Amino acid sequence: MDKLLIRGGHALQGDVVISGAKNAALPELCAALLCAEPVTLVNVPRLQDVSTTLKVLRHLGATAERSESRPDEVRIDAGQLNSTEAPYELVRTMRASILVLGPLLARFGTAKVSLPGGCAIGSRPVDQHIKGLQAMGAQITVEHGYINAAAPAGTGRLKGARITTDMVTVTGTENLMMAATLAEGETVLENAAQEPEIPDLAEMLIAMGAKIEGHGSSRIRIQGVERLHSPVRPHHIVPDRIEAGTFLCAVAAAGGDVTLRRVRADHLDAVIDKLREAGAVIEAGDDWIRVQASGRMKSVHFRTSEYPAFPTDMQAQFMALNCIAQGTSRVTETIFENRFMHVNELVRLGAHIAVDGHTAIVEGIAQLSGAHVMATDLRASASLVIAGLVADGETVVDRIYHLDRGYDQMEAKLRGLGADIERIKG
Ligand SMILES: CC(=O)N[C@H]1[C@@H](OP(=O)(O)OP(=O)(O)OC[C@H]2O[C@@H](n3ccc(=O)[nH]c3=O)[C@H](O)[C@@H]2O)O[C@H](CO)[C@@H](O)[C@@H]1O
Ligand SMILES: C=C(OP(=O)(O)O)C(=O)O
Repeated sequence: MDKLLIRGGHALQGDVVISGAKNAALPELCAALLCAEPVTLVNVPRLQDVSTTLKVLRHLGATAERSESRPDEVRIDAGQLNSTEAPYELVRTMRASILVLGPLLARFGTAKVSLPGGCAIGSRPVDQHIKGLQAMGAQITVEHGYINAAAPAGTGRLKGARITTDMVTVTGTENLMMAATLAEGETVLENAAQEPEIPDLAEMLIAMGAKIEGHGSSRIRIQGVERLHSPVRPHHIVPDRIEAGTFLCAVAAAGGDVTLRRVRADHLDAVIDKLREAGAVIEAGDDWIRVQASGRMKSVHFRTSEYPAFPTDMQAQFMALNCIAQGTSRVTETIFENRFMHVNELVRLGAHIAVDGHTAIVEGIAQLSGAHVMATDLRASASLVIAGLVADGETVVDRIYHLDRGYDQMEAKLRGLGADIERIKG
């Protein structure tokens, strides 16, 4: 199992290019299943979840390859599939594999998808995906760990429906939006998620011939069509706002002057506001963000919530910053019931944190001290890397397969900014 060895205490300087968003790439790769013509995506990040999704697509019988001349380009051809089953062995490491359910069911009238594996951050049920597809006429049973779904007999086509999910769900909205593109008639998704990855997916589907309105708001209307086609041009994946936010927090913690390139500042308003409140100096243009930080930041309270509020996927990284800031902060997690797994590991680095239900009280201290710590999930890993960048001495972050699931060459990018960080193969 690979580890990261970090020697803290180096300020970060220079430029870093932000990759395409994991959370847009995953549904968009699955969206290629909706049509019989090839689909090309560009700005595809190089990370484990993308490789896993490509494996799932190949298992179904699609061709799904990265371009040899352009590594950020992936071409998928789902013209001929030989299976509509996504097995547990492929699905267990990645919850987002549930995103093949809507497209397979909508195009082929049948799908068998393993329930995604358990995850450290919460129980993460998929009942809303199932409820929405049932409202569209699907017959669904869940047995032996699999979701078995069939479109209504007769037409073999899902029917448009008005669907109000019990809570705002990102992949739920994506699955139902994809399914609705090929359903008979109109679907209205109420209480839809508004995260930037959803309008990005909608724009891709529209370029494939789908009829969608209202994406980016809480009510999305989809008029089903009989078939979709290749997008008119390769779809360019939106920049990864969480990767960008992670680098912003790293600079605010370690100090320095860094410009992020190929990024959308307007997708990070809540995080940028909090970083400014903490004392970082941030300027932004159309596709860049510059962050400057020196000395200790001030602790800031924050509470995670659905977009456009502060993202749960940035909670752990910002908490690492609060650990070494001046003052005491309250960090409240409202999306996942168990997303404080990084707390114990940050405490191993000397942080003063007490958890009370959904709130962590973080008392900032002047200096963390390097130690051997364990990554427990994707963003927890990123928070430990940030802590390692500022801790004195050496920090070893173990089990970084979690980090590799969702970050594109994080340690190489940090090294490019002057961090002393290396991967130990093992
Ligand atoms: C691949 C991807 O895009 N992952 C993101 C997506 O995950 P994901 O789409 O899995 O997260 P959801 O938005 O669905 O989850 C929000 C909340 O709703 C609950 N819920 C969700 C669906 C359902 O059927 N039943 C149910 O109870 C979840 O347990 C959670 O408490 O959004 C999360 C919230 O922004 C992010 O942290 C993840 O990075
Ligand atoms: C929780 C995350 O991802 P996933 O939904 O793929 O587990 C994340 O990106 O922080």
